[in-house]
Amino acid sequence: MLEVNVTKKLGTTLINVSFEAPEKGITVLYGHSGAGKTSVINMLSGLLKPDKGRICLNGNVLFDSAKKINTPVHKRKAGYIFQDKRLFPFMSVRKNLLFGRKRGISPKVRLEDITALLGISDLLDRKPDFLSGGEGQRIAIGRALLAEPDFLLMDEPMSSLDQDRKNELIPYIRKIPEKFGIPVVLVTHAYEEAAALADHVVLLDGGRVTGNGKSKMILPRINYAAPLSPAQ
Ligand SMILES: Nc1ncnc2c1ncn2[C@@H]1O[C@H](COP(=O)(O)OP(=O)(O)OP(=O)(O)O)[C@@H](O)[C@H]1O
Repeated sequence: MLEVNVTKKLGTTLINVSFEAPEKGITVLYGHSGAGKTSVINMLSGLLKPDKGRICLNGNVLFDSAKKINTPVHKRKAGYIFQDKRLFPFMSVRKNLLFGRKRGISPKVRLEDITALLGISDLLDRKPDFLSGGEGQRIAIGRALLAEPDFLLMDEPMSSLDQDRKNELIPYIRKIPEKFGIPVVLVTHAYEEAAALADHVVLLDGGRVTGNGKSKMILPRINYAAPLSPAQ
């Protein structure tokens, strides 16, 4: 179980978010631009410190202002996938993938298993400049998984891809929670992405939670009660 109860003042915006999400499956944080999605995911990773509150993953307290606990970023064991793939251009795909490996610890996740899972076995000797956007994001996901995270955070991972590349990436993201037994928290403002990926949805609006539950309960409400503009 992921338990989040945080407040954070950012300029004139107050983020005041409280929700629980299951430890299994993909939880989508969904909302308009400016709703607070990235701020929340940054508080989960430790990149942004809440003013007050508590964040707990499977009984492991990551942040608790009352108890003065603030687990540093590198100890939270979060895998982070950004909008752009952020690979090292001068390194081969293989070196990029192995970059986050902890030395001296025998790995539980094997490179071959990751490359097979993500369909990137034939790309290992290429440089990132010679990959499609979708391939690049799969490498970024592989790199995060090889670091053996306790949870995976994805901030608009498909926003820079065209529709065909999005459709290509979706099945790979869907496989992650089951294969690795880790929760995935994914930010999007695109309804189709939420519909294709979410097991659980947290609706955000103006820094607050306006809905939280299984995707089949929440997604119909997005369609009718809180549509995003067609341009989004
Ligand atoms: N460092 C900051 N200083 C002041 N205001 C900030 C800061 N960071 C974020 N904000 C404001 O907080 C609000 C939430 O921002 P956030 O980036 O979390 O929203 P979002 O839902 O991820 O939006 P988007 O989909 O556009 O990325 C916005 O109004 C933003 O302008």
